[in-house]
Amino acid sequence: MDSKQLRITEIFHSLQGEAISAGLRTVFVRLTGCPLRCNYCDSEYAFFGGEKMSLKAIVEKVTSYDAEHVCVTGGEPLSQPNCLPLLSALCDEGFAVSLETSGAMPIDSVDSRVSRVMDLKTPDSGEAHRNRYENIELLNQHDQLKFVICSRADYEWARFKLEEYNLTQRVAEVLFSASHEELPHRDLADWIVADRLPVRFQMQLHKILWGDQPGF
Ligand SMILES: C[S@@+](CC[C@H](N)C(=O)[O-])C[C@H]1O[C@@H](n2cnc3c(N)ncnc32)[C@H](O)[C@@H]1O
Ligand SMILES: Nc1nc2[nH]cc(C(=O)O)c2c(=O)[nH]1
Ligand code: SF4
Ligand SMILES: [Mg+2]
Repeated sequence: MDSKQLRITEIFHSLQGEAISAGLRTVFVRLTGCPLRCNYCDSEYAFFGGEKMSLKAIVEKVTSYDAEHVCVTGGEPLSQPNCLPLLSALCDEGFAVSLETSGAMPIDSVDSRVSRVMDLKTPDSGEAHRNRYENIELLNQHDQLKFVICSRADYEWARFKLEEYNLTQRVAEVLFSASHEELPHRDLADWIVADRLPVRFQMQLHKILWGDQPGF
């Protein structure tokens, strides 16, 4: 396992700010590089640079924080082939592992013990043409589907996709998040209530607590 290397932007310990396990102490492994350029991306610092680390060194560093949960994110983690063995190694160590992915790459080889949090890119992200819709059929009750919504038009689009793919039945949770600084959270909350949508509204907890900065 030591010969496998990954390019890593940061490994840090915080509270999970997003998705089902929000609020739980979690170690984050942020892989460097992403083939997408979403208009709203809050992690542009992960596009380039980073440090090469062996799989063994990553697992050791993660273990040192004594947390139950690990979130592998980026950048786009699946753009590095060694992300797959990393996910399996973390599962083997007994961590509850989640993966944040854009859904622009195939997700079929991800270890089935991992909870995949797949972001279906909306029109206003500027990257909706990168969505691999065939990934949706691979998602199951262990996974989550996220929409980051930038406008009313994005909201209408997401609501349509919800029905078109029967998403609420497919995954454990469908998450609707307002794009930070682009859409007032309150607007999204009001729309979900008015339309009685079966989704989980979410706000990025870490940004409320610590602001928009790397390492939190
Ligand atoms: C930084 S991305 C990394 C993983 C992967 N590249 C992806 O897009 O899912 C992690 C999550 O943060 C979300 N995100 C990025 N910028 C955001 C923003 N300004 N407001 C809300 N969510 C944002 C993404 O949409 C994605 O769901
Ligand atoms: N606290 C915290 N929770 C997060 N959940 C997903 C994150 C990400 O950037 O993918 C993230 C992050 O950057 N920080
Ligand atoms: S896919 Fe994720 S990391 Fe890449 S630009 Fe979009 S939000 Fe940022
Ligand atoms: Mg983040």
